[in-house]
Amino acid sequence: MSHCILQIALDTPLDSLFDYRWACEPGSEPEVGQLALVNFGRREAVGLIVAVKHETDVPADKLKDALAVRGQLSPLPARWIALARFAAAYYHRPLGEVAMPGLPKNVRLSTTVALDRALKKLAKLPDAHDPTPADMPVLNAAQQQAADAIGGAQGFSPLLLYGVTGSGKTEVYLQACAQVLQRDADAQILILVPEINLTPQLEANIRARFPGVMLATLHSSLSEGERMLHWLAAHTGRARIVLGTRLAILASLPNLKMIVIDEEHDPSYKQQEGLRYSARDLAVWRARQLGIPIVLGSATPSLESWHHAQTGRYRRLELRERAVRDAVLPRVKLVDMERDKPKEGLTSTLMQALRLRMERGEQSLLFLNRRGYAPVLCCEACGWISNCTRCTAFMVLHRPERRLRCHHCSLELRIPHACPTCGNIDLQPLGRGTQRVEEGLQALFPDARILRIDADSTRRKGSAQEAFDTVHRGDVDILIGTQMVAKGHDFKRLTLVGVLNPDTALFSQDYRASERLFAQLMQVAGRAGRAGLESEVLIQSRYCQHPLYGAVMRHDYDRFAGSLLEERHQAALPPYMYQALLRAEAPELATAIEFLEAARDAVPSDTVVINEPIPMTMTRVHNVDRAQLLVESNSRPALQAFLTEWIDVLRAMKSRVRWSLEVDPLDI
Ligand SMILES: Nc1ncnc2c1ncn2[C@@H]1O[C@H](COP(=O)(O)OP(=O)(O)OP(=O)(O)O)[C@@H](O)[C@H]1O
Ligand SMILES: [Zn+2]
Repeated sequence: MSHCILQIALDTPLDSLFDYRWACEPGSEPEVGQLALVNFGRREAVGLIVAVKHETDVPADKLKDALAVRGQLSPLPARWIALARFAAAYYHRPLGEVAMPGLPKNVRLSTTVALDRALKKLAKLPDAHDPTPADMPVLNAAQQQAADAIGGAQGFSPLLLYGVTGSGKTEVYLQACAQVLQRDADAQILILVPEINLTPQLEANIRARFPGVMLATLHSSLSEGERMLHWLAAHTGRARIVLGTRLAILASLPNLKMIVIDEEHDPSYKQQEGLRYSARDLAVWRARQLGIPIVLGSATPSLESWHHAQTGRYRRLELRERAVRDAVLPRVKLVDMERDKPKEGLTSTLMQALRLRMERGEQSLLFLNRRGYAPVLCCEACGWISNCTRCTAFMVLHRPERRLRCHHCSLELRIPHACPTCGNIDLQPLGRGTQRVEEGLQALFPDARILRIDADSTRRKGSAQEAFDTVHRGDVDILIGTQMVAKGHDFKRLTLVGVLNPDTALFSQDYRASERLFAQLMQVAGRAGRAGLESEVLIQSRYCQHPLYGAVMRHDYDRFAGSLLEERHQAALPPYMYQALLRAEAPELATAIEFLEAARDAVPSDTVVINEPIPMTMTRVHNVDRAQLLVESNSRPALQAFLTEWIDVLRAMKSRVRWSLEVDPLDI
């Protein structure tokens, strides 16, 4: 028996590929893209075969044999490997660290029991063939134009579907999908949504519309068994529509013919740990690689995408009106909290508006992007406040759970009976979170059916879905929630939106804060009046004259985006600048800063600007101090060339500091 050499990418921070020997007859070597089980260090690991060779630099006595090749699984397509290679190069991570976590855990196990079971199950799964699809609503002219432009697009075509909230973007996606699926019997379509909670409604729509088509979903709340099955359905080409959250961008889709990114502006498309990729950006790359259309839909596009549309790189499609007959955008009003002093967080104007909705049997939504009861507990006698002992943050009061919780390191304490420093028993909550608003509402509106939806109320699997179903059924009068309720949902009976405390974001140091706040307000306002009932949005503020609120009142995304872009241009910020952020963590801040200073001086460059290291705004989390160093350039290739050189030097630096590099950071 002769043998060949398999070059394998493994999920490890070591930036190299690994050679293994594999006994086989000539002509029956494994293929690139297959998975292999090998001994790696002291463990067994499954890796991706990226080359099959006959020679290696590894000395014969060091060369190990691969243990098995997963012959039952068809190879990952070359184009999928190219996508992983691109992501690895662009984000400066080892290929294995990008490729392997993109695969379901069950194909990465030492045994093949789970894989074999899933393959069998998939083979038995009948092809869906219900002949009666739900009726397609007749599109309005703007929708029809958009759907035809998308469905008929040839080659790589990035299309920005800019449509006001409730303009029926979903319907446009679905009808464009229908065109693509009909034209090509093998075509696969990938649809991404920013939040898992948005999948059920869309999934139901897709199933009703395409009963003859296999749909696979990919998101983080699937069990490993489900994920394996759905991933295989996509990988084998059987699933023709794949609906998922950001992680689905790395799905293997051999016949991918179109990509849809719904709510493309949403920050959730950015992974915030490990491989910090942007699913939206990777999607655009993938569409270009495959020469297919990609639709980026939003009522409030990201400035990046808007800029591309302005400069002609993306084609803009517009839906200026709401889709449902007689539905118009809600009237937005500001309520001056200096004049109309709030009680339990609610101004009298907002209370009256709530009462009116109750009388009419319509629903109201109160939006407050702060969960818990109160952001801090304090002692008025001595000034003690509930600081987290491990973070530069307050411990948040969670009254129903009787806990103080740090939202950053998850430290939990029982609520102290008395002040830990002076013994005063009269500790006061300061500020207001969703739990406290809920409590206040119950006192003010004892007859109302009130429901709170936030990360705390929806911890149990399935509970978020139950909560949203309750709202859709009409069994809720007042809904209170965080950003979880603000986007995407099509609430039919909702006619009032109250925004409780948006001012803090006006004065944030983060240059993206105003873009985000504007998008958030437009999105949450967009939940009202979707079915044609007259509707209104009340924003409680102390800064009613702020131009951002003016733009929200006029529903004027165009002009606001234009002025933000102008500001960014003046200040040399993205999208006119390309950035990367080096972060360092150490028990002492000085150690982190020292590392970053050494990094700053390591590779001189005249094409990129290397800024000074600074502590992160929230410096300490879970007993480690964090600092960062921003690198920027007005040329993406120049920045990338610098990073390629820099990362090798950083890897070689001897330091106890934990560090990570992020390309195109969202939070600085
Ligand atoms: N052509 C049409 N005729 C009648 N109703 C329509 C039509 N198109 C869409 N709708 C309805 O309009 C409502 C809003 O549509 P959809 O949820 O797709 O809006 P959207 O553009 O995605 O909004 P958002 O940006 O707020 O998520 C839905 O109830 C949908 O069924
Ligand atoms: Zn903490």
